[in-house]
Amino acid sequence: MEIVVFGAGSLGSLLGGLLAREHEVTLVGRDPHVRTVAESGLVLSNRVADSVNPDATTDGRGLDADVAVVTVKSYDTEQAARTLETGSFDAVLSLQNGLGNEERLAAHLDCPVLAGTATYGARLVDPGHVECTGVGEIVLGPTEGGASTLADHVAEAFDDAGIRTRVAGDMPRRLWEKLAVNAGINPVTALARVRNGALDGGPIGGVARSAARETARTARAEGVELSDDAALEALETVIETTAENRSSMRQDIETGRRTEVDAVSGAVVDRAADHGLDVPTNETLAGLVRGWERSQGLREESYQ
Ligand SMILES: NC(=O)C1=CN([C@@H]2O[C@H](COP(=O)(O)OP(=O)(O)OC[C@H]3O[C@@H](n4cnc5c(N)ncnc54)[C@H](OP(=O)(O)O)[C@@H]3O)[C@@H](O)[C@H]2O)C=CC1
Ligand SMILES: CC(C)(CO)C(=O)C(=O)O
Repeated sequence: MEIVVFGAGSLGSLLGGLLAREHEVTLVGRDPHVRTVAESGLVLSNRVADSVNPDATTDGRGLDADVAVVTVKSYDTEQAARTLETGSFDAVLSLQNGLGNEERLAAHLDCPVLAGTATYGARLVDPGHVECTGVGEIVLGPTEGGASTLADHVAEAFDDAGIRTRVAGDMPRRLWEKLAVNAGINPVTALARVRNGALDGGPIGGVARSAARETARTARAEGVELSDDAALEALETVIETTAENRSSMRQDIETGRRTEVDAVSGAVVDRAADHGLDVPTNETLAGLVRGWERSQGLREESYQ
């Protein structure tokens, strides 16, 4: 299978590297990482160790492949979609966190857009070197839910490359469940500078649970059946299984990078407002993280 991985940073380089073991892969990313991969190959380390030689480019325009896997941060999805629009793909798969990525991709692309969640942990250590910090799984399926032979075909390609992958017919619920987990863990660990496991109790855990419950209620207002109990169970499970993790939002804040707060807490606030729902915990967390981003000059616009 010919696969383009658009956004070869941490997650994209790990999954693209694994896929390169079985398929023709082109990574689309930035120099010096791309230049190093093109010249010397890509090293995978830690929980998965290998050396592979995918193609790599900084120019994602005009590419042609069976599947494009999108792994840019959610705030880059629009520009990624406009670039992918210049190419030709049988399917596009988003493995990003946050809400709205699939809709933004579908607005620009004629091919089917599959939704996916990734619980692998990845960190780009150096140009040409990505480490797998946690072996998880990929769950993918049609964005709107239901069965899909295309999803089966893409999942088979991932599985053939040794990536634990499942097809699901309820991606709308799974995306909201992952959003509840991220809304609970990411901004709280980022602002308190604690590892995910610190949320397993006490007042800080209560903030995370409140954010997750608000997300579940918003999901139901959107017509997605996600109970408070299911959201809280997913939150507790991830807190336990990623206890030693620094969440991606904490890593972004500690490295002075823009976060995905708009696609996480901000998305809950926006969707809740569409239904006249108050989500004070998510609103507060979004305001605090956005305030930090503005203090760092990472947000041009005013409060919003
Ligand atoms: N890392 C992880 O363990 C996990 C990440 N995720 C999710 O996956 C997504 C990606 O996360 P992560 O890999 O950590 O993010 P990274 O920032 O490490 O990777 C994204 C990469 O895409 C690059 N990029 C963006 N636009 C373009 C473009 N037009 N052309 C070429 N390169 C481009 C970025 O470069 P630049 O920054 O210079 O623009 C960056 O190198 C996020 O939604 C995240 O929440 C989900 C589960 C686990
Ligand atoms: C699941 C979790 C919270 C793991 O850290 C994650 O997806 C992230 O950090 O963005």
